[in-house]
Amino acid sequence: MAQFTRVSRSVGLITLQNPPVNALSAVTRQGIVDAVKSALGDPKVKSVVICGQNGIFCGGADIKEFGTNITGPPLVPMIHAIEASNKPVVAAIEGSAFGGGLELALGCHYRVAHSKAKLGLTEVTLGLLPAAGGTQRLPRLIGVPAALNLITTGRHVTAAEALQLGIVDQVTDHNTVDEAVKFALSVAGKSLDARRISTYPCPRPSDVDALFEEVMQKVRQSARGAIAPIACVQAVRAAATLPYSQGMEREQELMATLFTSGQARALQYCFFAQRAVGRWSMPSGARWDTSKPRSIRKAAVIGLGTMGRGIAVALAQAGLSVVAVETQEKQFTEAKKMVSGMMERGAKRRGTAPPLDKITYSQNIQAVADVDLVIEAVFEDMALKEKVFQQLSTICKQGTFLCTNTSALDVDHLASQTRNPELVVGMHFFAPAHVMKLLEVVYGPRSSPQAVATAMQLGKKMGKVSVAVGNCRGFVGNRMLKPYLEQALFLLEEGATPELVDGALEEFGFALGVFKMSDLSGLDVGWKIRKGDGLVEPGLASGPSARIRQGRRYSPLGDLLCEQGRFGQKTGQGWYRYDKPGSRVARYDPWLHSFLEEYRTQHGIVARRMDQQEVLERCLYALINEGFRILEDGIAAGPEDIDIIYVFGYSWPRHRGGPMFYASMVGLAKVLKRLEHYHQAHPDIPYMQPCNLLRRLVASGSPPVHKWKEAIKKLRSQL
Ligand SMILES: CC(C)(COP(=O)(O)OP(=O)(O)OC[C@H]1O[C@@H](n2cnc3c(N)ncnc32)[C@H](O)[C@@H]1OP(=O)(O)O)[C@@H](O)C(=O)NCCC(=O)NCCSC(=O)/C=C/CCCCCCCCCCCCC(=O)O
Repeated sequence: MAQFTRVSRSVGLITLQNPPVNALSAVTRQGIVDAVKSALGDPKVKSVVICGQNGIFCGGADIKEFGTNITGPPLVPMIHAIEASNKPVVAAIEGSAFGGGLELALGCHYRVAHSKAKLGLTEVTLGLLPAAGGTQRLPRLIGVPAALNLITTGRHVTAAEALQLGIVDQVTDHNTVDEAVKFALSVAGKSLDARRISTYPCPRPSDVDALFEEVMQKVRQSARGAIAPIACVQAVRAAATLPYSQGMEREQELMATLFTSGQARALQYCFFAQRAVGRWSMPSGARWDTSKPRSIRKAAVIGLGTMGRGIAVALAQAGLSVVAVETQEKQFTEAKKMVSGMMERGAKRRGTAPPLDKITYSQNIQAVADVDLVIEAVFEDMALKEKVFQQLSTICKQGTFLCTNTSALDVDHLASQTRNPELVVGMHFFAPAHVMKLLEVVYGPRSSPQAVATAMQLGKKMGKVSVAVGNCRGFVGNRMLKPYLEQALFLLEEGATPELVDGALEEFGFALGVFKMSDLSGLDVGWKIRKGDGLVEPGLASGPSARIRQGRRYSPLGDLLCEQGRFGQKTGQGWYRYDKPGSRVARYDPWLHSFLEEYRTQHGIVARRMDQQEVLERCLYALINEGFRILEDGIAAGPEDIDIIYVFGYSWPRHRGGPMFYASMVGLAKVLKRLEHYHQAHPDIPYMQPCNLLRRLVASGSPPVHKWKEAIKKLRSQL
């Protein structure tokens, strides 16, 4: 709702009251319409201030209303009525003014913002465009190039930038509403002719066609198949080329297409899923709201390789005191320099001082004796990690949480090396750890709820999206990656090329296809793991048994490349060719293609033509099938956890909502049918055998993704 009061005798104060973010729900919109009517009809009111309660102006349209039958007054006429008012209306912006919230403010005649406020037309991040006049008013106010930048990216701007751009008229460090009321008193009675943005001519760039062509190209490239950024450009183009009323019609037309699109549903699902993963639960029944985290002031990082350095930087940037330990002399000296450099670059970008004094370095593990939490980030080797955990268990003060940054190893086994296994959890960071947003917090059967709550809270403090998952080989992300990678190799054996597979995946929306990604991360990483698992047999043996390991189909292609020293970008050769070691541009490699042909001949494989659909179905459905197994095993609490891990950690295109959401969009029955088809065609690939949970969900009528958790619980109780 919205409340109308009169303050300072002649100022009508309209306060949006819809916690937690004053979203513009039907009731709130009705409240604003009524309050504006009261303010305009009250002869004692000479000017009006609109603000939001609890320190936040407005989080925009109520996203929960989308996809429902929307009732109540529409936003566009409501904002027009405010702009058309003959009494000055001032927006008092505290906290956030996002999406429809900023559009409401743009309908006001003046905007006063608190210095800590953030503003943005964020609709594009939800698969929409600013359809409450934002695409037409913002370019008229700040010019086409700046408006395009804000609208196509949805980026948040600070009050200072908003002032510089001309979005707000005044920035204050004091009470925003008091300042806005003073402002409103000062402009009462003044002409509003020059204050109605919709009446401004849109500044017309000299070569409109060339400008929009260039922007459209850039946006298409970075959108990776997302349609909303493109519609945003088209809407702003309408502002630059058409009168306001026609521009508004175009804005509405474009919005109508986006509003019901699968992409908008996917992006809005991601918005809520990102928040839902914070409300974690464990199979034991422990939950986020009943488990109290301990506050961590001082942390240690053991091992200053690539991961350890990133983790140390992220901890220091979050304001913690950090003890960084590296026992090897050469790595120690190099890491100190690198960590300082990383902090200095980060601070420069943020315009702050680098927190260099937050980190103390040591070559002696005894230096961690008094820390509250340790993150072990030594080489991915169980024997080495075991030793570190045994040491930590005797060195650290009572109650210190011991975390391992492993990407696949058994967290419970490491816990068993310590005196207090309940204090041990996994914190699986993604490289570069100070940049990547995802953190898998891995609990073992003995991890205490407090240890999980503490790691989750620490992740949040470090600016991560943290997801609590159970302990199994590869946890959630890497466990699902395995069948995906395997399928890609099998496709190569059967006749595909890296270019075909990567092309299909990139068209789907991945930033990099599986082979380019593997070249980037290094082929030797997986080789080492496969060697450890006893899967690698050197040499190019022939015959069908050469492609069976441990009773199931196996492709030695990756091993064979590694035997040739082709480790990817770092060696200048992998699945592609690079101009020199370390170069990033993947080029077609004739050697690789001859190698594949020779390999097929040697193994008696006749290459067949395959299309992008088969590539997508086999790679993605194998991955999704494993996702269902993860849900079945209780390793992830719900589909949202898996989807957020994939969107934030594995560059799954956000506008496709994550693998489990995507499966629900494709239709579970179809996914099941195609898995059955591929399993029949390839009975030696167990990953293709449809998971029981998938079968049972289909049998129970394929509930929508937000009902899976409930459905899984019900299915479990029936067992
Ligand atoms: C920065 C925030 C605002 C606050 O952040 P923080 O303090 O960290 O808190 P959160 O945890 O994020 O949020 C707290 C809870 O609030 C929920 N929340 C947040 N924002 C909204 C919202 N806008 N609506 C509903 N709920 C919201 C959030 O989910 C949390 O609850 P829970 O934990 O999930 O339970 C931050 O929250 C934030 O960034 N919010 C989003 C801001 C944003 O992007 N806003 C834009 C919204 S879209 C919009 O405004 C669009 C406007 C254009 C006009 C729309 C017109 C609609 C109808 C048109 C129909 C035309 C088509 C016709 C088709 C046809 O013809 O048929």
